[in-house]
Amino acid sequence: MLDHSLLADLAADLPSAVRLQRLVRTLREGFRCGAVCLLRLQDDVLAPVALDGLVREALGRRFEVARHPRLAAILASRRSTLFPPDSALPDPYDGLVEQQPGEPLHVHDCMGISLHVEGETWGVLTLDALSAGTFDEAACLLLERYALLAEAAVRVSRLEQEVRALRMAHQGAHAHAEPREGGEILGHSAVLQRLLRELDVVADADLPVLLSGETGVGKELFARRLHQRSPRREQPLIQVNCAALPETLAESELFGHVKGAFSGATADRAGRFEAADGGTLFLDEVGELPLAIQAKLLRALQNGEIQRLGEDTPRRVDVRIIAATNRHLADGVRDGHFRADLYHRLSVYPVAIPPLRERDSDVLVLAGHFLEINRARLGVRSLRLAAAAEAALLDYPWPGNVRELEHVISRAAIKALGQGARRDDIVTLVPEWLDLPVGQPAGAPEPCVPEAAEAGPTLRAQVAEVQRHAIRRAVAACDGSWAKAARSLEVDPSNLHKLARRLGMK
Ligand SMILES: Nc1ncnc2c1ncn2[C@@H]1O[C@H](COP(=O)(O)OP(=O)(O)OP(=O)(O)O)[C@@H](O)[C@H]1O
Repeated sequence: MLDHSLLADLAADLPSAVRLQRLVRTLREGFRCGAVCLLRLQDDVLAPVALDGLVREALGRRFEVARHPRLAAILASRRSTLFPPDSALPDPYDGLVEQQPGEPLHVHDCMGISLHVEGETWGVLTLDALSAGTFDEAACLLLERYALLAEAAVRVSRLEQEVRALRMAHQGAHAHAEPREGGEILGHSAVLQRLLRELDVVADADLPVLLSGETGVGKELFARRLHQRSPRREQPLIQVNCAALPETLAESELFGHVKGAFSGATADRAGRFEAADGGTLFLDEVGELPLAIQAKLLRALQNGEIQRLGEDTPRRVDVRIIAATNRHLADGVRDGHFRADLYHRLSVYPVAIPPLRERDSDVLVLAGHFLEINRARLGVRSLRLAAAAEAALLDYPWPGNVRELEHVISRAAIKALGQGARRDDIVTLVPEWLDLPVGQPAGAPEPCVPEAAEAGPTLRAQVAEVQRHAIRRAVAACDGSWAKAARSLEVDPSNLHKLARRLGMK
């Protein structure tokens, strides 16, 4: 039965993410176990790419092989490795296996096997069971057999991705490998995935890009990705925080100076433009740039030339500009704080980064990432979210976006330890420790709960907000499946799609 399902999927025409998801689901059903996870190895870190039976936030976890002896043992062998209930090695998924209320939190049996594709170690497949004795020698042998089919599925999915990339290249858009430095942009929501695809195309185009979005949405990460996927990626990426530039020093910082240009200028010094020559200059919080400097920046962009302070001869520079702002720059233009001509130069390709509350269940994936960071930092065996805490995270409108989420998780982990949780326990974070403001938090750009909508201008706007809220929750709770969400909301799927479009959610 298991052979049949795996082989049928192998022959089917499936998108690569669906293929891998079906693989883990089929294996879980076939082995009748609690969880199966497929993890990809990159730079000594294992990242889950598909899972079934683990909490959804586990997709955001990153497991450093050196810190997880079970994963290291699996990787070290080509045969399957079995960890019995009394194994002394800590379990990387402690507390991450989905359980029914009242079930014990401990996983009993685990086994895993390394996967090898095209002569290289690709990653690992892990299986977890909640009852002891689920896996035995026979199961280990069976896993070795199915690992071959898993490797074939991974290879097919990789080939499919390559074909897609070649098709894109053919259409004029090159696809590059994952950036090797800079933070990974985590999230599985359709809106984020669409944005990343758009960024990959614009990365190649060498146009100035203006990234806009609320504070903490990750504009810096997006700017890094643009640079890393552009033809300039071997050249420097220089970042300037315009809000931190005092007016008196801004010109020298950006364009450099010669010795004696002002008191304290004891030697010639190149500015950030020259440092970025051939590469990218990232102007963060560009809306804060003093007006006097805006004029000089405009000249540099128009002529491709800069002048060091105190020097007469201009110097040519070849720099791509990526600017970011969390203000509406067009408003700045309207009220005279930002030059219209500079705004038009910078915003040749504007990219709006959506706030976290519009990214479905990305909040849980990101929470998983921050839980893992805190688990390692605090030396805790396992950090997980209680179901009520997950619901609270999904409910909250996140005015401070990903940065706020990062702080909330760090604070909650420390609180948990402060309240007596032991490092060698599975620490389950409850909503009280998240300490999320109730109702509408100050500064949140849109209301998200019915009470908060009291401030809304019309009944229609309030009803629309309640509908958006209900749909977002249902889709997130159904792992992004609109069909399932429609069923849980007891509406027809096509009506749900229509309503979501009318509410501006699609
Ligand atoms: N999709 C993401 N995946 C992983 N980490 C993220 C993601 N988005 C943001 N972060 C993290 O959230 C934090 C805030 O991101 P960042 O500083 O890029 O925000 P920003 O939009 O530039 O904010 P501001 O406008 O306040 O400068 C960083 O620690 C960043 O690594």
